[in-house]
Amino acid sequence: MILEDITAKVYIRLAEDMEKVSYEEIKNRAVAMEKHNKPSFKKAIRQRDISFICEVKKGSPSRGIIAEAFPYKQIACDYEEAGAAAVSVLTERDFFFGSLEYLREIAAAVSVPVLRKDFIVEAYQIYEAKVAGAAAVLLLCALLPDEELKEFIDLAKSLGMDALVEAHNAEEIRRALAAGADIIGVNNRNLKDFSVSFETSLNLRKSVPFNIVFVAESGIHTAEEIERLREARVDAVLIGEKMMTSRNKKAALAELRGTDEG
Ligand SMILES: O=P(O)(O)OC[C@@H](O)[C@@H](O)c1c[nH]c2ccccc12
Repeated sequence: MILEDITAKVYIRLAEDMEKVSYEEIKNRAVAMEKHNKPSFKKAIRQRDISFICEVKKGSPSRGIIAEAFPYKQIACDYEEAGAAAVSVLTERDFFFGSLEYLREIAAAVSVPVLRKDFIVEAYQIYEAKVAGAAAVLLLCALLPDEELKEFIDLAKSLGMDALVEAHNAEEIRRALAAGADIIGVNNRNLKDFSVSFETSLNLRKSVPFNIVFVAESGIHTAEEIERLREARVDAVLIGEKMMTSRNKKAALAELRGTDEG
């Protein structure tokens, strides 16, 4: 239900944006850009040890405002300094209190690749992400029919970006693989009712071949959880709330990683 509410609003915003910058214009701008303006997202999150994608997230529909004070650029720089392999920026405005402007500024400020986290339903948003400096976009299986999923993965790649394709069950993983996804994120949060189960990503790890990059997303808070994911050969984790509510990002990441020297 909530997913439909979000996308309804996304379409309204999209129409507003397209009034200001036309489809042709955003496309031309994106295509004119250098293809690889950042280190590759995929490469960055596939290191020897488990990688951390830390999310800049002011709030969410399930949690409300997570961070009252929101110095987003500083937060992203702190993530980078703490050793995050990549930064995820929520750009959805109405339910997650995000903005593409945050991404633009963050991408200019950090040297790690930046992921656009939004509800992408149109190619327009992929061009926008490129123009704003994103190295990757999130695509949701729950939102996109097979053909579009494939089309959007290919479009992102043609622009020199990666696509993190999000799935929540075995059927969505099958669809992601069939569409050509090479990075699959399993969301522990069910976007239909917002329930979170850490086991979801662990249980679905075996449904994704090891040549595909596997990301565990949402509801990850402890070093023990990271250790279990590491043992299951999860390549990367996507962490929002835990990092946003930790004052000392360096210490928080060190603790999660299990090196605890921060
Ligand atoms: O704050 P958390 O529980 O650590 O979750 C982060 C991230 O996984 C979550 O923000 C997310 C994952 N997939 C999404 C899709 C849309 C919006 C948000 C998300």
